[in-house]
Amino acid sequence: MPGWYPLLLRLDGRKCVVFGGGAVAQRKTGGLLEANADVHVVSPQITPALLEWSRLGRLRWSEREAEEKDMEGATLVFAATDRPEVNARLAEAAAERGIPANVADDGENGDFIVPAVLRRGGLVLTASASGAGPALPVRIVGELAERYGPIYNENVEVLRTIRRIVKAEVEDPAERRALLAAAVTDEALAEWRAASWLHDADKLVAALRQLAKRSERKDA
Ligand SMILES: C[C@@]1(CC(=O)O)C2=NC(=C\c3[nH]c(c(CCC(=O)O)c3CC(=O)O)Cc3[nH]c(c(CC(=O)O)c3CCC(=O)O)/C=C3\N/C(=C\2)[C@@H](CCC(=O)O)[C@]3(C)CC(=O)O)/[C@H]1CCC(=O)O
Ligand SMILES: NC(=O)c1ccc[n+]([C@@H]2O[C@H](COP(=O)([O-])OP(=O)(O)OC[C@H]3O[C@@H](n4cnc5c(N)ncnc54)[C@H](O)[C@@H]3O)[C@@H](O)[C@H]2O)c1
Repeated sequence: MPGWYPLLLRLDGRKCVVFGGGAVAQRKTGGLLEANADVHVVSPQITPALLEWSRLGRLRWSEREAEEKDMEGATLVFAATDRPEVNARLAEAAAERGIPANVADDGENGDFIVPAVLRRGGLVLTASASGAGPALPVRIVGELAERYGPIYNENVEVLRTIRRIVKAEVEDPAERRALLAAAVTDEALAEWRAASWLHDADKLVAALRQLAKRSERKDA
């Protein structure tokens, strides 16, 4: 099994080429658009949803078969046609150009695979079976969606503010770590959502110290 390395890739405005226009191409394109990528779809036929995105100017569509020159300047390539030999040739051409390729019909031989994803604002939860297939990751992400509901959409921005203040106000690294850990319990997150005084550094640090003390007591 390959040694897959998980990461979050910045794709804003970067060219990503999707070869093929079926269900798989549509799903990969949807994920790329969520990441604000500059998506170029190359396929003689595309699904109604892809056509709609094309009409809305959310992607570029070349209505023809794949050509190697389509990948010039691309950050990622998705070989998602229904012809394995075409996908394999495209992956090879991408490799010659040093562009990582995802291969729809032979995922484990591509340079990267796409995990199942749940987005809650800036919180990104993913699961993968390292190419063994999507069934288990999709089940797990479904369970995470129930545990981490839409209320989590709001948390990441708040935590960014809290971290900035804690970094500025608290020097001791161990205390910082304890305060930031105390800031992300469900109890704390609910408090931040209700609080209008988060930017008041003194008040925030005092509240965090109290939360940290409480969780210390619970652990004892
Ligand atoms: C998570 C998700 C992300 C996404 O695609 O965005 C994803 N597949 C999803 C859906 C899906 N995939 C398949 C079906 C049909 C039902 C079934 O067979 O189960 C459905 C359902 C549907 O289509 O509705 C079949 C399938 N998948 C792959 C192959 C080829 C092969 O085995 O290599 C075949 C057989 C094709 C054939 O029979 O020829 C390959 C891959 N699919 C992966 C990811 C990567 C491994 C993930 C991992 O192991 O962690 C990997 C290796 C490469 C990649 O695609 O990156 C997305 C779920 C989105 C969601 O619902 O949330
Ligand atoms: N990775 C995954 O998640 C996953 C899931 C299901 C299936 N698959 C595999 O991916 C393949 C594609 O699945 P699909 O459901 O999207 O298929 P599909 O048949 O719906 O779509 C195939 C698309 O490829 C286009 N195409 C064909 N030849 C082309 C060429 N030379 N250049 C550019 N485009 C070309 C067709 O016009 C069509 O739009 C399947 O054959 C299957 O092996 C992968």
